[in-house]
Amino acid sequence: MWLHVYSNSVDAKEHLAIVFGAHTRSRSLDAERPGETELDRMTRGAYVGRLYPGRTSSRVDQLKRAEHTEPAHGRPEPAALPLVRIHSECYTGETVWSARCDCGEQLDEAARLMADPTLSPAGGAIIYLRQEGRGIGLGEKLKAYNLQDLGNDTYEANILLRHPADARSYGLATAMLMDLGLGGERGIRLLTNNPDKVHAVEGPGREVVVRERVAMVPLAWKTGGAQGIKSEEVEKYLSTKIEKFKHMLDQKS
Ligand SMILES: Nc1nc2c(ncn2[C@@H]2O[C@H](COP(=O)(O)OP(=O)(O)OP(=O)(O)O)[C@@H](O)[C@H]2O)c(=O)[nH]1
Repeated sequence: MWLHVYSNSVDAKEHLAIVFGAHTRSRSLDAERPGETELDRMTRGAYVGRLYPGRTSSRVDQLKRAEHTEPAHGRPEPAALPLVRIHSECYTGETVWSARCDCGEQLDEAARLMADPTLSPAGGAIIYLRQEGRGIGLGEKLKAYNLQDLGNDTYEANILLRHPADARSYGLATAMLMDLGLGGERGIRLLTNNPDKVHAVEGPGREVVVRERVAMVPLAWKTGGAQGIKSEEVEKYLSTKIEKFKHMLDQKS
C-alpha cells in the first residue's frame, strides 16, 4: 500500500491517494525533477522497491541488477479493472466514531476490498479528498448536526446554513486518477452509490472512464445487523441520501 500526497493550485489542502497493489504508480512522483539528487528522490518517495540502510539509487535498472527482481511496473497488467473509491474527508465519522454517518465504515470497506487480491486482482486506489462535510468544513458541519438534532435532515441543515446541499467538486480526483495512470479508455470500477460522483469523476472530456459502478451497501444491511454501524441517526442519514441525493442504494439490499 502506498500513500501519495498531492498539492494543487485550487486549494491549500493536501489531498491523498491511497494505492493498493504494485501496478499503479504516480507519473508526477516518478518524473525527474531538475537538480535533484538520488537522496532527494528517495526522500520524496520516487523510488522502486524498498528502502534500506545504504541504498544509493532510486532507479529500477540498478535494483534489477542488484536484486534480480522484476520492477513493479514491468509486470503485465492484470485483465481485471482497478477498483477506485473517491472518498471525502469525514473527521467525525472516521476519527471520532460518530454514529451519524457511514463514512468510517465505507473507508474501511473500500480498503478491505482493494487489499484482497481475490476481490480486486488489479488492486485499486482510494482518492481521499479533503472536502469535509460535503465541502462546507468541520465547523459548519457541526452546526448542521445541531440543526439535525432540531429535526432537520442532512440536506435541509446545509440549506438552512446557506450552503449548497453538496458543495463538493471532483476535478482534482480526475486529475489524480490520470496521474496514477487510471485515466483513458481501459477504465475503472468505481465504488459508490452517488450518481454525481460517477458523472463528475469522468471529467469534461471523459478523461477517466467508469466501466462499472460497484455499490457500497451498508454492512448492517448486508449482514442483518451482525456487523457495521447501527443507529437511528445513520438509518435516517441513509434514507435522506436515497430520497434527496438520489443515491443508487436499494433499501431492501
Ligand atoms: N454537511 C454534512 N456533511 C456530512 C454529514 N454527514 C457526513 N457528511 C460528509 O459527507 C461526505 C461523505 O462523502 P463520501 O463518503 O465521499 O460519500 P457520498 O457522497 O455519501 O457517496 P458514496 O460514494 O456513495 O459514499 C463527507 O465529506 C462527510 O464529511 C452531514 O450530516 N452534513
